[in-house]
Amino acid sequence: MFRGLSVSFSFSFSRAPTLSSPLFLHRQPSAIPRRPPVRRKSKPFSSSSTQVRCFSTTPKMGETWNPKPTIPVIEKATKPELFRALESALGSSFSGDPIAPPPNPLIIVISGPSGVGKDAVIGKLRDSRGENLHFVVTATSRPMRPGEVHGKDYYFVSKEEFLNMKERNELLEYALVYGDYKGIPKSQIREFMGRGCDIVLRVDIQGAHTLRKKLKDSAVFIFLVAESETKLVERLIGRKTESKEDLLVRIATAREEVRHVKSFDYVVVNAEGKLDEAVKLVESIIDAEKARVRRKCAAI
Ligand SMILES: Nc1ncnc2c1ncn2[C@@H]1O[C@H](COP(=O)(O)OP(=O)(O)OP(=O)(O)O)[C@@H](O)[C@H]1O
Repeated sequence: MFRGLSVSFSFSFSRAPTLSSPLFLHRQPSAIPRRPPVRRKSKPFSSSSTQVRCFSTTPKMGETWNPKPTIPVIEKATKPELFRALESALGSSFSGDPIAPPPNPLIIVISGPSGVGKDAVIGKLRDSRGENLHFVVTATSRPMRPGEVHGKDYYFVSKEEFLNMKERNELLEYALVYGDYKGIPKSQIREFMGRGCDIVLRVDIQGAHTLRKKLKDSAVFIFLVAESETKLVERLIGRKTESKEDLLVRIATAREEVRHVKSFDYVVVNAEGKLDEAVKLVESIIDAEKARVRRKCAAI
């Protein structure tokens, strides 16, 4: 596309004009190029940095005469003039469309031993990411703990109700954890991914294994750990929600679970008193994963 005012035409000479040459400074009002002048013997092209060679070659016998527009002198031209001249030189106008397509919604699987701080991390993530991130509320047959809210922390259902959901194939994954069922309802994932939200799934190690088999690399798997076994035990004791028998089972299980860290994509240390740092790291992982060029779209 040619825009006469901003583009001038010039042709190959045996001697190239300098930036101060009238050819560069003069804008021809018409888009009709003039014939090049007759070749004369003159000095060879100088390599001086003040000289710019940006001409089409003169046509040879039988060739179509197709002169290329030159770019106006940068110091003298206005931004729009330069813009249009560049468009003309490239033969098409610039597009204002986004260069990168919007990222697909991401599924983030957060797992780790009991008491490591999964709920604490996810709670803060939800605060910082707002509606862009949907935490899938797990259905569970375990009794509600003090302070927990039905529909916010878990969907508390009876064992019978849970098994019906499983029969109807409504769960992406389910497991029997410490005598209670926990499962992820598929409908929530579909609904919120459809709205463009990222999805957070909170599962135990067993659940993470099942999800890895189903989702493969279409989801990001993050493993949370405490800085040491001692700190994990202190945290579990401090929560005061488990009986001594429960504590024993959870701690013994945690010992076994940390061995599975290798099957995750990332490990994040949630150190004592450093919850915010752990959340920040999880956020960085999400940001980086959303900027990935290639990722399979999760099929739920
Ligand atoms: N970085 C931290 N520093 C100190 N205390 C923490 C930290 N992170 C979490 N906690 C506390 O540790 C306890 C266990 O955390 P949380 O309930 O989030 O663990 P969880 O991994 O979700 O456990 P479970 O799988 O058994 O439900 C809670 O009392 C929580 O407030």
